[in-house]
Amino acid sequence: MNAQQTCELLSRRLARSEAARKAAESLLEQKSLELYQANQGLQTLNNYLEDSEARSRKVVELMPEAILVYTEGRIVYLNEAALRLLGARAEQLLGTPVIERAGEAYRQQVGEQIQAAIKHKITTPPMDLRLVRMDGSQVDVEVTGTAIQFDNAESVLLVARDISERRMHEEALEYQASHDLLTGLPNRSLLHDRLTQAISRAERYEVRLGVMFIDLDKFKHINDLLGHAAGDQLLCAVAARLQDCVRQCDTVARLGGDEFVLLIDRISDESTVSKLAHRVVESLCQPMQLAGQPHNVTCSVGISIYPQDGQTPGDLLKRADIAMYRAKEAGRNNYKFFTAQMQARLDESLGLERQLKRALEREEFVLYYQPQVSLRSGQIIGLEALIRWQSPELGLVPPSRFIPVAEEGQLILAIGEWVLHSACSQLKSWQEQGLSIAPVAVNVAASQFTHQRIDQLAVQVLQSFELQAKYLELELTESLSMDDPESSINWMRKLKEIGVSLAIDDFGTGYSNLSYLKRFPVDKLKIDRSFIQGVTRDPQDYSITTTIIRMAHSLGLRTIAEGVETIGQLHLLTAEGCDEIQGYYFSQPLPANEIAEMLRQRPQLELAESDQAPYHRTLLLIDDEPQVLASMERLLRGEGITVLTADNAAQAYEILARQEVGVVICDQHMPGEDGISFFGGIKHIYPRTMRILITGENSAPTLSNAINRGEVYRFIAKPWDDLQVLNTVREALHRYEH
Ligand SMILES: Nc1nc2c(ncn2[C@@H]2O[C@H](COP(=O)(O)O[C@H]3[C@@H](O)[C@H](n4cnc5c(=O)[nH]c(N)nc54)O[C@@H]3COP(=O)(O)O)[C@@H](O)[C@H]2O)c(=O)[nH]1
Repeated sequence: MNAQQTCELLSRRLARSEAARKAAESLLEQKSLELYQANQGLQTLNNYLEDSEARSRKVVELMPEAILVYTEGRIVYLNEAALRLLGARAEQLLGTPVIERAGEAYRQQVGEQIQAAIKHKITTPPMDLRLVRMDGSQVDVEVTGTAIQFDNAESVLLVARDISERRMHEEALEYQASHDLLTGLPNRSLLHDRLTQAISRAERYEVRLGVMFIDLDKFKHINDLLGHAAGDQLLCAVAARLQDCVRQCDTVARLGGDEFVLLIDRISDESTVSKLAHRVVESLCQPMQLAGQPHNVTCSVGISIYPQDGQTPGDLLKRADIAMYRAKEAGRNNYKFFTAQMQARLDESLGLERQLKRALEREEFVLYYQPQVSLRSGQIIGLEALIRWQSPELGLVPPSRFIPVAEEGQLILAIGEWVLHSACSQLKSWQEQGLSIAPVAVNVAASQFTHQRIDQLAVQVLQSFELQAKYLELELTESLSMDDPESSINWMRKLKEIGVSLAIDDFGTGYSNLSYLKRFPVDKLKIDRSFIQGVTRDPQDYSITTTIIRMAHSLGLRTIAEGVETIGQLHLLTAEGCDEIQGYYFSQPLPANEIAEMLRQRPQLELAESDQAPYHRTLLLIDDEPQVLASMERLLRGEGITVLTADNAAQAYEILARQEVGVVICDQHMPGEDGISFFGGIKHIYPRTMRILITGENSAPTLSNAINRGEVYRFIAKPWDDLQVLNTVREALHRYEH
């Protein structure tokens, strides 16, 4: 190859490499541009991503929910809300163990749930727990946990919401549902829970526990007398006193009204409970300041013991309640333990109540009627309707056996209605037979007033038999009238407006308050049989009877003595001005057909005045030895004295009631009642009588005491000196008559 060729070759190569260089340069330029453009894109993307993360962070920062992230158990992130919730700055919490922020009680549960969430890559269901704030206080939150990647690490994101307000409302509701708002004590529902827990503990540890049912006596009186504010004040004071009586571990609950229950946990023996019951009764009966005045309040307490008296809260409460009723029956202001006999009595009552319901359906009740007689005319002026149960199995059952049971349940309402209806129906029938009818008195039970419109019932029954209201008398017991005097007055007025008469039954056995009695629009007081039985011999019965008669008359009311059985009672009651009598002396309660016969016959009571001989130097001799009576009678013959004799005190009482007697000579030794005791009684009933005792023990201190008390005027020592006897009798008669 020549030089030219070489030159051409070189020049072509050069040209080619130039072209290649240019091409390379152009490619480089193009690639640079592309890279630049890609870079620009990346830059934009980067900017965008950075903006997005900042936005996301901003959103997370501003979220109202507290957000907390932890990695390997340590806090790595908290938002503002979390810091506020925990009362901390970020540097105080970052890096610290997250578990320290959960309340002790929740740590295990929270730990387990979050582990499960991480494992299954899920979000936990919301959990309620308490977070511990930086100052140690706790805050109620609802938390969810989610497993996430945070800074390339397996982490957990917690979202917490403050639920303190919701919890406060829940707690308030819970408190209201479980506490008595007046006293702040646990209520029936909480007591039931505590009792259930206490029973299972007692069962596990084989210990006993006691349930004490406390009911205030006559709380209604306080409420009515002093108003509801004072009643509330009393209940709060009782709650405080009860709490003072028990230990911390015991529960004092209020069931409502005036009913409280003590749950006494883990008792060693019954004497512990007795002591506590005693303390409760003592503590409550200390005077309480109510409406600025001291008041005495008492309570009745019934006690049941787990396990012997019941194994469920219901049984223990029921049995303590039964025992409490027995404590009330036993006179209130005391306590009683539940016994099997109480349960038996209750079961019997329930059985009887069922039988009574059947008896009403099968029309097994009948009315008997007992005449009431005027002590002025001796005529029958009324009848009392008295129910009997003609049971095919039990025979004729007296009301005392079933009325209290009927009163305990509400069966008395139906029975009372039946009695009213039957009595009016009977009256109408007698009227239609042309008999001269007398008003019929019907007994009204307490609940007939509280649960029945007795006035409307009376009107309706009278109308249905076209009977005038004057033929109906209603007997209300004294305790019923005094239980709620204001409401009783209301009822009585309504009944009087109808035109029926009203009597207060069993008068003297309740606690009549004279100021109320004056306002009761009643027509008569029925003096209770228990006083009439003792009226001729018991100074107290005599004095109660005569006081009732005088008081009734001063209020313009009539009196009727019930249960008059003897002529002596009749005479004494007549002498004391009683208006009417009712009792076996005149007639037992009789079936309607026998009463109809009586109304036809119109029997007349032989009045006391016709029997009473005028006083004439009368002496009564009492000795159980007929020879003594005979020789004394002989001795007094020729003295112009009427000598009456009796061989025991009971006979002597009858004679004294019927007859005016100036001098009584009585032997100290008599069967039944001795001479000194007999004189002690008649001194109060017949204070003017001259009382001479015949005795063989003239130096006995009982004799000198009786003389000092004025019960014995003189004594005659055995064997007696006739002249001394005559002188003593003459002197005594002289003193009596002048
Ligand atoms: N709510 C209602 N209570 C009623 C009704 N019927 C009766 N009763 C009450 O039951 C109690 C007992 O009554 P009863 O067994 O009928 O006894 C009455 C008389 O038989 C008895 N009595 C009458 N005279 C004498 C007597 O001389 N001696 C004596 N030992 N007992 C006598 O007294 C009872 C009359 O009592 P009272 O009603 O208090 O006047 C009794 O409490 C009845 O009230 C009824 O329908 N409803």
